[in-house]
Amino acid sequence: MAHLLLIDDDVALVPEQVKQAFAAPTHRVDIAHTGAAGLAQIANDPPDVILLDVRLPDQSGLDVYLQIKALDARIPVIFITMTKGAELAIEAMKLGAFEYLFKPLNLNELRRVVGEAVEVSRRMRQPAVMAQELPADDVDGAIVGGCAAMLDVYKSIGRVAAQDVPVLITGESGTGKELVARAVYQHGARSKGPFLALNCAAIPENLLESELFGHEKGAFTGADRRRIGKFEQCNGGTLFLDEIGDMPIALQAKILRLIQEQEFERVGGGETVRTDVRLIAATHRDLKAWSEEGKFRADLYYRLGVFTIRLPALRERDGDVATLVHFYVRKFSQELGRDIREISPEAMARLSAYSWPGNIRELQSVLKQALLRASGPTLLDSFLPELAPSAATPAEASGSSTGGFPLDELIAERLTPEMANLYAEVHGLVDRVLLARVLEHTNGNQHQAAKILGIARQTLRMKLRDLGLQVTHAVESSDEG
Ligand SMILES: Nc1ncnc2c1ncn2[C@@H]1O[C@H](COP(=O)(O)OP(=O)(O)OP(=O)(O)O)[C@@H](O)[C@H]1O
Repeated sequence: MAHLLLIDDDVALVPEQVKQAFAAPTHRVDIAHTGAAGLAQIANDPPDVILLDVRLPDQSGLDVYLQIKALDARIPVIFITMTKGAELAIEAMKLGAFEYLFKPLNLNELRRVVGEAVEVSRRMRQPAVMAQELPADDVDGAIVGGCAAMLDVYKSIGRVAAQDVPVLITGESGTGKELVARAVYQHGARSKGPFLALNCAAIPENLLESELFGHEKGAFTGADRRRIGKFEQCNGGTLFLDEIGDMPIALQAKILRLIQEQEFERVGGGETVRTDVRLIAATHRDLKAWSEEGKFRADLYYRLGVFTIRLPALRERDGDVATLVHFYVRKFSQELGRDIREISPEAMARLSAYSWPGNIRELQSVLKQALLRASGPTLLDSFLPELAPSAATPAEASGSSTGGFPLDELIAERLTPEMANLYAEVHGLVDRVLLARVLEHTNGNQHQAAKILGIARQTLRMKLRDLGLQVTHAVESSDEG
C-alpha cells in the first residue's frame, strides 16, 4: 500500500480529488492543512510521497519543503501550484523537489506523477538484500542467488559502494542491473540522499537532453517554462542511467563533462550549473565493442568503466534457477491468491534446463502465467507455458486464445474482492500473445512490428522488456539490440 500525505489548506476540492484518485486498499491518504501539522505527521509516520501546496497559511511551501528535506531528503515531494506560483515550484525542483502540478488538478496527470514518485520512493527505501539462499517470505525485492558468479557480484557491490566513483553495470536484459544499482546506492555514503533513475532508451532522443540537463524557457518550440533536469534535481544524490549505450553520441560529451567537472548548461541556456551527483550507468550492450566501432565515445567508456560490475546471464548461474523459482512462486502465489506449496520435479527440471534469454524478467513472466493456470498445491509441468527456443514466440502465439484458457473465463475467475491489478494482468497476457504473433509475422523486425501495432518503437521495446520477451531472430538493424 502506498502512503501519501497531502499538505494543503484547501479543505474541499484538492483533498477530494486526491482521495478519489488514490483509494484504499492500494493507497492511504493523510491530510494536513498547515505546514506545521504536515511536518509533525512526517516526523511521526513518514509517508512514501508528499503532495505539498505552494501556499500554506502558516509558512511558505518552500520553507516546508526545506524542513522536509532536513527530516528525510529521500521522500519525493510534488508541489501543487496555481500557474502563477510556477516559478517557486521550479525553484523547489532545483532544490530536489520531484515534480509540480497545476491546479485544478488533472487526475490522469496526478495519477501518473504520483505513481512515478511512489516507485522512486520504493527504490530508495526497500532494503537491497543480497540473499544467497531463499530469503524469509517478508523480504521483497531481494537479489536472490548464491552461485559463484553472483557471490562475485555481491563482493563488487561491497567494494565499490562506499567509494564515490561512477559505476557501470553490464548484463543482458532482465539480469537485475537495476537491483544492483539500488544496492550500490543503498550501501554507499549517499544512501540518505535521493536516488533517481532514467532509462535512456525509453525517452525520445530529442527530449533526453532536456530530461537530463533541463532547459530554459524558449529553448525550443513548446519550452514555455524553465525545466530542471535530473542532474540538477538529484544534487547530493545518485542518478541511475539505464541503457546508457543507447544515448546519442552528441549527448555523451555532455555526460563526460559532467562526470569530470560536475557542471553543465541547461539546454538553451548560458548559465553553468554545478551539481554533485554520483552516476551509476547500466547497459545490455558491449560498450567496449561499441566504442571500438565508434558508436560510443571511447573516453566516456573509459571513464565510466573504471569500475564495472558484470551481471551473469541466468543460464550462467549454476543452481540459482531453483532458488529463484521458489522465491517467485511464493511471491506470486501471495499476490495472485494461489496456494502453491511445491513445484513438481518435472516442472523444475524443465525450468532448470531452459536457457532464459530474457533472464529473470522472463522467469517472472513464465511463473506468473503458470500460476494463473494453476490449481491445487503443486505447480505441475502442465501449467507451464511452452518454453520456446525463441521467447518472442511463446506457446500462446500459436493458439487463438490466451494459452488455452479463454479470456472471459480468466477474468471471471479473477474477479474477487481482493483483486487490485486486473487491468495490468489481463493486458500483460494479451500483450504477450499479440506482440509475439506480430514479431513472428515480421520475422523479428521491431520497426515493422511497431508500425503494424501502431505504437512507438520505444513503447514496443519497453513492453517486450516488461514481458521478458527477447527477439532472438532476424533483427532489422544493428542498433536493434
Ligand atoms: N537476482 C535476482 N533475484 C531476484 N529477482 C531479480 C534478480 N535479478 C533481477 N530480478 C528481478 O527481475 C526483474 C528485472 O530486473 P532489473 O530490472 O533489475 O533487470 P535489468 O537488468 O535492469 O533489465 P533491463 O536491462 O531490461 O532494464 C526485476 O523485477 C527484478 O526485481
